[in-house]
Amino acid sequence: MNIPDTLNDGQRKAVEFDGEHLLVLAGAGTGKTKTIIARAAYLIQSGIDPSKIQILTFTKKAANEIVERVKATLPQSDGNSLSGATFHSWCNQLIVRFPNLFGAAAYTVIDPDDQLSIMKMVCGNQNLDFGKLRIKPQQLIDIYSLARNTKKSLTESLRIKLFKNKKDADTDYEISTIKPHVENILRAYQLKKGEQRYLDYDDLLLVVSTQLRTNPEARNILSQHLDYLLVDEMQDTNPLQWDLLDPFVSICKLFCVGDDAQSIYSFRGADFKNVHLFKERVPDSEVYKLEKNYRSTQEILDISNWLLEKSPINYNKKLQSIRGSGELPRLVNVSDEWQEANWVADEILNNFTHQDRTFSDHLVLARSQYYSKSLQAVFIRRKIPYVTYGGRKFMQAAHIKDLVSLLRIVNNPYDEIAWIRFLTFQEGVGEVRASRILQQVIENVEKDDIPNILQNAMPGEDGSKIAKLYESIKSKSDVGEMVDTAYEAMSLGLAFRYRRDWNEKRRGDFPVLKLLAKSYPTLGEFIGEGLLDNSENMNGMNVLSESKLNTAENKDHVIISTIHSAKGLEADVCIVLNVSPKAFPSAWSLDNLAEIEEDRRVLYVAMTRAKNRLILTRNTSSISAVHQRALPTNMDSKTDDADTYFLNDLPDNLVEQLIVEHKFGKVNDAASPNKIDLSSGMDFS
Ligand SMILES: Nc1ncnc2c1ncn2[C@@H]1O[C@H](COP(=O)(O)OP(=O)(O)OP(=O)(O)O)[C@@H](O)[C@H]1O
Repeated sequence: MNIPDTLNDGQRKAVEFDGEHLLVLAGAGTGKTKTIIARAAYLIQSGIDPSKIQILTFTKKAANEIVERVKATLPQSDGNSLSGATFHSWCNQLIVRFPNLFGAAAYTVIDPDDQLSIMKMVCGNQNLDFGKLRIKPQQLIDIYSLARNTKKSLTESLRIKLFKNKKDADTDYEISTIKPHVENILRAYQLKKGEQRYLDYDDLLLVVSTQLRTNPEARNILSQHLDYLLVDEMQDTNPLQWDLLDPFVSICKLFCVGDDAQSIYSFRGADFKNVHLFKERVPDSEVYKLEKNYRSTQEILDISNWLLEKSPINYNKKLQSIRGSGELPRLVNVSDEWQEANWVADEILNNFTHQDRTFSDHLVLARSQYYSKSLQAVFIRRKIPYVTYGGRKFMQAAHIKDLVSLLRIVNNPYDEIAWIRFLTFQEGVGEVRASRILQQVIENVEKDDIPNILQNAMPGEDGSKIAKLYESIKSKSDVGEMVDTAYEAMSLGLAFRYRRDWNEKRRGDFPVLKLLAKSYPTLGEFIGEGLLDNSENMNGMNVLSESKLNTAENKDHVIISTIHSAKGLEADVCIVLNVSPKAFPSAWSLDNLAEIEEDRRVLYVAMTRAKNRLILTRNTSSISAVHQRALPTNMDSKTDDADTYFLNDLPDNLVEQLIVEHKFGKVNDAASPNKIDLSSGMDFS
């Protein structure tokens, strides 16, 4: 058997594990991803049918990468049927593949934007209840989702989301007053989803896990199709995901990897104690540890270890580098984000020109994609190619949603959100008229076919044009052709609606959409999966990169990523932006210890991405804003005494500090001021 000889003993032992269920609990850069890849390859080489191995990860990007790397280690085509997916997209696939078993085949998957639209509709209909609350529709969705993901009661979810988890008599009273109204709205929301055959993301997991827990036939059927479940980033599973995994303990063998110090999804209900309780929850299971870090030099690990040691949580983790010593991490003090952006651009260009580094040796991390906007502007001006990870995704862009709305009503004629979007896209159809047409559709959909209904609801040429279009798309079997037909009919309207940046930004997305559509066998799968995948990358080409300089020929680019999207990534040079007070921890987290500690782990994930050079930038204006004083020029003294700022007390020997000065170029001005004439330049005749 061809097990890579680059595995160390601990990794090899995990790869060859012969028992029932295993958790590999290990720190950053210790080879968890490498191990999960080697495990999949090992199983396939041992004769396990690849289609009976499912890899589960938190992003589609990670799933693709793992599957590709497994295939690369196997002889040609051996791993072709190996599948990797996110929890959501896997459940969606199961629902589509076993339509009777899960009973949700005719449903449409809705994304968070759609969820919000429905909630707004419901709040409008439940005016009495909604009027009694001072809660926004988005907050109602967050409460609903928290309750389902964490399996907490509505009372507890309200307490967490609206009252900062306060447990006193006043809060109890307030919760008891609003709860009945929230309950009414949430029940109405559930009803609406059912009527219009919508599944939100959480429903996908719930539909599958409920069947598996309650129906022995479901367990029996799935056990015929699955032997091994390989789960990445186990520390980020929440109670709902655990509910999904739990029945598989009796169906197949679990192989999970995770790191409690990298748990950064508690806002989605993740509970990193899940990994701590693995042995108790899973019978016949074992937990292995990996100790050595292969990614980073020791100085990078020293500052990461220091950060973790400052936590009140005991992670019992001290990363030790196999690679030995290297550069000291740098802490770069800047006075605003433009200066920061220019400094980063200088650093990257210098590395590129003088240090034989490529652009893709650089990973720039920020808490939010929004924060990196100035950096992106500077990169464009200074011709540094880049791609962005995280942030708004392809299928959520407005022009794509417009076109997909037509495909959605063909797929599910009960889909009110798509109807309204598509109808209001038509010239001369406003929301009121669209609602009227929709009303007729809903009333007649059971007894008549859609083209007829449309012609009755929209007499004249418009109605028959849309009816024909509907029919024409429905008659196609190839999903790519459906996109083509929809685009042909809608391109003029789209070009007009988005005329400001149609040619530069949007038009080029439609061939990509077609390509994406072609890879799905049915329209339903395209809509469901496409929405979930939010394809960021296709054929190695970044779909919605904001950089014009990232052409197909130019594969060398800096990656700008949110920290959350950077899990599992690594780079020679890693630059973490804005490690400033109020940002680490975030000003929003200050009165909640759990959130502060989550922010600490976010920074830990960011730091441990670096292989050779770690650079943290810090905005000194926020330091003076916190303390009403300037940054001391003497770097030996403490730069900040706010209690919570993570870099408080950072020992001098762990970083090299730099202060970036404002650069004012030297000019030769006149020796003395001339007179100015403000009356010049105006002709009053
Ligand atoms: N036994 C090994 N020999 C050589 N290199 C290794 C070994 N194990 C891991 N590495 C290298 O170390 C780096 C980190 O490995 P990997 O990404 O698998 O770690 P990880 O535990 O998944 O990290 P993280 O949780 O921080 O994302 C990779 O570049 C990988 O190739």
